[in-house]
Amino acid sequence: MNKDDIRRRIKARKTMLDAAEKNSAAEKVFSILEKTAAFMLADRILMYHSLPDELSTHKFIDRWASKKHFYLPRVNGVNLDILPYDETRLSLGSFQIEEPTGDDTTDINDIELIIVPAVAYDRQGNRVGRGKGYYDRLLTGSKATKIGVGYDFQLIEEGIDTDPHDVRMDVVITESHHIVIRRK
Ligand SMILES: Nc1nc2c(c(=O)[nH]1)N(C=O)[C@@H](CNc1ccc(C(=O)N[C@@H](CCC(=O)O)C(=O)O)cc1)CN2
Ligand SMILES: Nc1ncnc2c1ncn2[C@@H]1O[C@H](COP(=O)(O)OP(=O)(O)OP(=O)(O)O)[C@@H](O)[C@H]1O
Repeated sequence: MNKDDIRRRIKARKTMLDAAEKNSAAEKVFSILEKTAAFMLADRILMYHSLPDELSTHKFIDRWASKKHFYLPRVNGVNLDILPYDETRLSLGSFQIEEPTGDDTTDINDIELIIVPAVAYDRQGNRVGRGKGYYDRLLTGSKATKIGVGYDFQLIEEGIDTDPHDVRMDVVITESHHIVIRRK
């Protein structure tokens, strides 16, 4: 399925979610994530600070922020900078996302695990984002484990049409699916 069709379909489906469904989905997904070896073994983790239309990371970040070193992306032109998460040092950046302030940018190579947001995934680990290429560019240069999270309906069973620059996930987790992608 092509990326623009997927973006339209997922956008429509998201308008049908109520608050209880959003909460329950986030709890299920992050309770699966917490039990993965990748999460348990990682200390430096790049999270995302969720927008209202994304699987919420807020409770999960609160729960773990004192036990792991969390980082968040900050938009810098066409690229993403990576800075440590500190709940007292956030400000609204581009696209109305809360981003870290300050100048403590961190090398992406120091990150062990990346929790990736997306519009959709497929079972091969392919991913559709918001169409600006930020995560594709970031992930190209990283050896970290990449775990995509989302709602069940964000898993596209018929597959996603891919571009050469797309970077695949190692794992995809939704409420009812925990997919580990095998590399050739
Ligand atoms: N929570 C979160 N943080 C993130 C991302 C993300 O997808 N989610 N990003 C992932 O790249 C980067 C920021 N990039 C973004 C790019 C577009 C939009 C967005 O809201 N786009 C609108 C279209 C509006 C427009 O074109 O101006 C949309 O998708 O409806 C948000 C973030 C870094 N931080
Ligand atoms: N590694 C890269 N280097 C340069 N440009 C890139 C790279 N990856 C993606 N782009 C550009 O970014 C734009 C958006 O790509 P695409 O539609 O695949 O984004 P996406 O799947 O929504 O992912 P993202 O979440 O990263 O925005 C395209 O024009 C593409 O050429």
